Amino acid sequence: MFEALNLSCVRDERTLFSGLSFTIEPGEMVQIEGRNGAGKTSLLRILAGLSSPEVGEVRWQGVNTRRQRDVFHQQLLYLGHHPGVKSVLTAYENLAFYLSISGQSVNGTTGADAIYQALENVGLLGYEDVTVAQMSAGQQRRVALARLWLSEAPLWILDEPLTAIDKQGVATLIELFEQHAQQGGMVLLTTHQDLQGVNRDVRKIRLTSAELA
Ligand SMILES: Nc1ncnc2c1ncn2[C@@H]1O[C@H](COP(=O)(O)OP(=O)(O)OP(=O)(O)O)[C@@H](O)[C@H]1O
Repeated sequence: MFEALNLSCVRDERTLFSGLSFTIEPGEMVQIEGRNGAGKTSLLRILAGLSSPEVGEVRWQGVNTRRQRDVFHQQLLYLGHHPGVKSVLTAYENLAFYLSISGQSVNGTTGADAIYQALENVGLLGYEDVTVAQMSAGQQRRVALARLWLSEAPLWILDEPLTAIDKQGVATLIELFEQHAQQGGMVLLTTHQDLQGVNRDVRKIRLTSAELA
């Protein structure tokens, strides 16, 4: 179980949200909604442990994530606004790097097959030896998203995962999110798009601040 307890976030002396509490259970998909600047990215960064809240705490399996950073980060896949892939590495090398830091086997056919399959899933088969620096913004984003197919982490925190992705790609990703939740995973995401074609409940949490209302 993943819990946000009484979170407050202040940026530039402006309170983006306060007293925010919610729980995510295995099998749930949750969408954070809010206008531009409402604080969605700020919230996701706090939840992923990349920044601190003004007040409140985040718990994984009942324990504050700050007291078990390594354990928590093994359970988490966070994809931020920016692709977060290494531009000097090829698509294949980026995914091999991801497998190795998440403690999975890279060597041998299993690791290689998984990487090729992930690249195929994001429409990048044939680009495995192209460095990320030579790719378009959408392709770079797809390399980052390919990690979702390689992830064994139960908790996915995804900031605008559907941005710069074409219609077919969006449908494929939504199917993957559903499959992850179906298998007992948790998906927490922001998107300004309607999640069309989702066959399960998506719980919505709306961020509204006094200044934006
Ligand atoms: N590190 C920071 N220092 C100061 N202000 C920040 C910082 N990060 C975010 N902000 C401010 O906090 C507010 C919320 O930003 P955030 O990126 O969380 O919003 P968002 O809801 O994700 O917006 P969008 O939908 O446009 O992506 C903005 O006014 C932004 O300028």
